[in-house]
Amino acid sequence: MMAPCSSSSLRLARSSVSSRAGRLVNTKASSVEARKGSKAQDYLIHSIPNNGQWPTGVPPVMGGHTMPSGDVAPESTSTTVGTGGVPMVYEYASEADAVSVVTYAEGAAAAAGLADDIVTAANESIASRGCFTLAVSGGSASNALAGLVGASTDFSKWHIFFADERCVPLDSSASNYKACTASFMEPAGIPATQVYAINPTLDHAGAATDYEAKLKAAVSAGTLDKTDDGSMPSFDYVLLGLGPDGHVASLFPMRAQTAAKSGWVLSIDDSPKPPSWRITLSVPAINASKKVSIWAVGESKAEIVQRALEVQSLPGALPIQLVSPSQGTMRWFLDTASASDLSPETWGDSKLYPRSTIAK
Ligand SMILES: O=C1O[C@H](COP(=O)(O)O)[C@@H](O)[C@H](O)[C@H]1O
Repeated sequence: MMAPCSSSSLRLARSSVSSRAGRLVNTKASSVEARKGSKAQDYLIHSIPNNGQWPTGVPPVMGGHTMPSGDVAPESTSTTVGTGGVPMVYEYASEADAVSVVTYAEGAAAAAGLADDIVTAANESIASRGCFTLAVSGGSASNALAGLVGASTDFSKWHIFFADERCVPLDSSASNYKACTASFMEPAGIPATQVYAINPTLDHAGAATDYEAKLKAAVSAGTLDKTDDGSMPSFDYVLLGLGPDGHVASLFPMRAQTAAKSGWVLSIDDSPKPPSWRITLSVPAINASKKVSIWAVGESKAEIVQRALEVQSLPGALPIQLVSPSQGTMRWFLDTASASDLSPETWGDSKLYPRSTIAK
């Protein structure tokens, strides 16, 4: 359906990195063509194998199967994650090439690659439905968005939402809105009427209810897509940062909000990272997006990137591991520093990653 925002004359996007996920590859040489015109200096693309035994997700009761050693694995149950005691499952991506990990030589190149990726998605979306919906994060991800300024796209068709927000005044240094205004929304010329800020006068619960109503109004206006069954919004693009504890948006480890299976926008009144009052998109709302990117750049992210990508945690212990777009794609943007603890050359090794190859 073409949204009410009418389609504009489409200017060409900067060239984008193309997905080579689905197999382990080092695309250093073959990537030269793909990045002509791109600011990206260098990148390697690896993939996470999607050969799981549980295509619909890891069941809450595990074990009882024969392990490669011949022993029968003990049974274990995981149903008490989060204060609500709601079981959470890791879901493999729906398509073999749905998840990719891109490592750039350094942060500036990663920011340029991220900008390319977002602009490509924006121009495709504007061409097909007349506008583009982007949900952004704060922290280092908001700074990286400065790479969008001056890009070849029609910013008048962009609509900016927040994957999470702190319940503080919009001019507070803790406000994700303020950070994104400074880094790209104002310099890029995104119309202020198309920036969906929280109401900072409300408490956490009121702000979440109000923000969900804003999303529903955007769906009714035809700006924001929704899933086929109407149960969730479907952003064209969601950009998530990654905290050292594995949190994304304001979904923190082992919290009820992280386990929530319904609701578009949730409230937090005791965030382990200040400020304590926040709102956040839910896991189902994030996973209903057409494209999700993870921004994790710099040495301080190396440990959590390794844990998130190479260690299967108790579901919910690392919220990032619950991010798995059900219809869309997911891409990690790393630099050599944040990827320094990874061993992607081993990702196809079924003995190292028995979670995806355990015999039945
Ligand atoms: O509190 C937050 O933290 C995360 C991660 O921030 P980073 O600076 O370590 O990248 C951020 O993605 C989120 O939006 C923010 O509210």
